[in-house]
Amino acid sequence: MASKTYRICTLPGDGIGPEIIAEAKRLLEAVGTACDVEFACEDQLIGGAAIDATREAGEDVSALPPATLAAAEAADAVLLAAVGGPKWNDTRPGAVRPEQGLLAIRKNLGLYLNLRPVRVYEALRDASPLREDRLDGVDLLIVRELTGGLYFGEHRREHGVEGAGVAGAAGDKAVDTMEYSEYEIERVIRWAYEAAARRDGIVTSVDKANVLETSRLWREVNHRLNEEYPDVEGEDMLVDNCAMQLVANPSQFDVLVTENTFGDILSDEASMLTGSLGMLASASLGTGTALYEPSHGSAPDIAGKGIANPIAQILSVELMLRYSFQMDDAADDVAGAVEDVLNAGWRTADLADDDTPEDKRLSTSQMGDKIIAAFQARAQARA
Ligand SMILES: NC(=O)C1=CN([C@@H]2O[C@H](COP(=O)(O)OP(=O)(O)OC[C@H]3O[C@@H](n4cnc5c(N)ncnc54)[C@H](O)[C@@H]3O)[C@@H](O)[C@H]2O)C=CC1
Ligand SMILES: CC(C)CC(=O)C(=O)O
Ligand SMILES: [Mg+2]
Repeated sequence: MASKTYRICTLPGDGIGPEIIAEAKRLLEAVGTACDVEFACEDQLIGGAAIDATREAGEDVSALPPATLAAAEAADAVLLAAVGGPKWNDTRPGAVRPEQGLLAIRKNLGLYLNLRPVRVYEALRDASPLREDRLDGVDLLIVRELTGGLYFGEHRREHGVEGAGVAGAAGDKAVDTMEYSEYEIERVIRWAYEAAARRDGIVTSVDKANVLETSRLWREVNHRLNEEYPDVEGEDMLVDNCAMQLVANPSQFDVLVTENTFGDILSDEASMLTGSLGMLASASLGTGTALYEPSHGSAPDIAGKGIANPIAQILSVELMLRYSFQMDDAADDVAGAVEDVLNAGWRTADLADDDTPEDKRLSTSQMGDKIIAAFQARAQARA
């Protein structure tokens, strides 16, 4: 009998979701055995899988059924894979989309803060499309606001609007609104300053203050907080420049803080510093149960083939051990295990190139096996 039990609400979702979360669950079992802790995982439905199940059961069609939200609220942590796919790309008015489940769980759990650490692994320097010397000294933390801005504004379509069509005819008009309160901005930027004070002491606040009012408020808050943290160097950067700087000179960044949409886009871009989107984990923190998920989506193009990279999902477990359970040694061993496996030359398809030998190429579950074995070796050496 383990000394402690943690309840994990696991959300496989769609596409490659079930394949990658299976590896994370196996790793959690190994961590539990090594640390005398039980991780009681309970699968729940979200996204397209939830839409299908609720429709088949004749219930209200939902991408986040009430039972899933209740289980997430009651759990000690949530581990999510990804949602979405072409099957549910219904653009008709009122159609339920898988992504609504993701946004709803973030909002309902009060997860306003999304952390996306971007680490460059020595062994993967040649997997990045960037010139290797550009990767020297890269170690950045993207802090993304997660429950405000465009994704949570009003979304509306108007039909038959005078002059909105081609050549002055009547046509459709679409509206998405972006709103931010000072309070929503402050809690995220403050977290960034606190994190920077424990890291290299630089906060880059990314906005579009030359155009957007929400960005001008964002910038004012940044300046105010910068005065509260004299030991942290605070700067502003316009988002278009930042997108360029991330590939031209990525090592200048320490903590990069930005609003929801900019953070979504910049983090996918930054993932290529690591070599693959399949490497980027994330932690979503706030007032309710914390949620951990890869930064990528459900990758429908490779779903069901057993070739997805499970590392972003596995590193999400690392973040869970650190932030939710203060199991820093186990978290270090998970991170170290990933590094050991990459150093030994093992590669999933997204990380491989023409020089990767056939016998070093791994499927999703084989990569899971290697990381679990490396974790067990590290945990044993520590015991
Ligand atoms: N958090 C979530 O659940 C997210 C869901 N989505 C949804 O996912 C669906 C697909 O979106 P896409 O634009 O294709 O983005 P995506 O992130 O799913 O895939 C982009 C590209 O990266 C590759 N990729 C992603 N994860 C990978 C992994 N672990 N291993 C190897 N390759 C990987 C994919 O094969 C694809 O070529 C959409 O329905 C979208 O809305 C997108 C982003 C986040
Ligand atoms: C699917 C979106 C709602 C979310 C997204 O792309 C992300 O969180 O990275
Ligand atoms: Mg995204």
